[in-house]
Amino acid sequence: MAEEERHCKSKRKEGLTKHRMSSNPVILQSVNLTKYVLETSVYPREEETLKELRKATAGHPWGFMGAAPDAGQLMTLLLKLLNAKKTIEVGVFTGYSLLLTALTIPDDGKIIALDPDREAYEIGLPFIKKAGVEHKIDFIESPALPVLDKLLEDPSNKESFDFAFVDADKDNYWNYHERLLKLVMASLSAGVLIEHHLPMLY
Ligand SMILES: C[S@@+](CC[C@H](N)C(=O)[O-])C[C@H]1O[C@@H](n2cnc3c(N)ncnc32)[C@H](O)[C@@H]1O
Repeated sequence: MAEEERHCKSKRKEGLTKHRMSSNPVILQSVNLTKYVLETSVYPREEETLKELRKATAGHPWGFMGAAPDAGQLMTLLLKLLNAKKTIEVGVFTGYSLLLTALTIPDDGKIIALDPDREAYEIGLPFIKKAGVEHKIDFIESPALPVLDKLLEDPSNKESFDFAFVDADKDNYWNYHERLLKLVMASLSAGVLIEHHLPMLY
């Protein structure tokens, strides 16, 4: 199957998964309760450029793929607890999780961000620039696997990342898992690997 075709197939699958997620709340089993939590706790804490990026993404035909702000705030908490400085993200889309990571890590922190879809990244880029965090981001327009393999060829990259976030094509999660485990620090207190929506595989 051609790479582009595979990419589209993965996007359609992503869409179905997210649609199921949004119509079937998993943790809070009530739409009204979810709305209440978002309005009283999550949105008031959401940084302004993140809010703007989320609203710009809502107009995109695949806008539902954007990371949810409540999940984002949990991720911010983990990044802070770890004092994460060097991170890697697989699956950027318009960059909600990327921007929140860039806002959270220190000024000299670095994020390697991998996605074959530059067009979507460019929707979020003005908000990344407005937030003044573009210098922390190395966006690589590519499917993630070859880049992860390339990173692993250099021994200095092994166990050098504090944090990895995967939110991409589910068929490759095991491949990402194997490689990222080698790139993220071995100690549980030093490194975290998060695989978004992993349970939806089963
Ligand atoms: C659910 S979206 C990511 C959402 C994003 N984390 C956010 O905060 O809005 C999934 C992304 O995975 C990307 N993707 C699909 N196949 C990929 C691959 N092989 N390598 C890297 N990214 C891929 C898609 O282009 C899409 O942008």
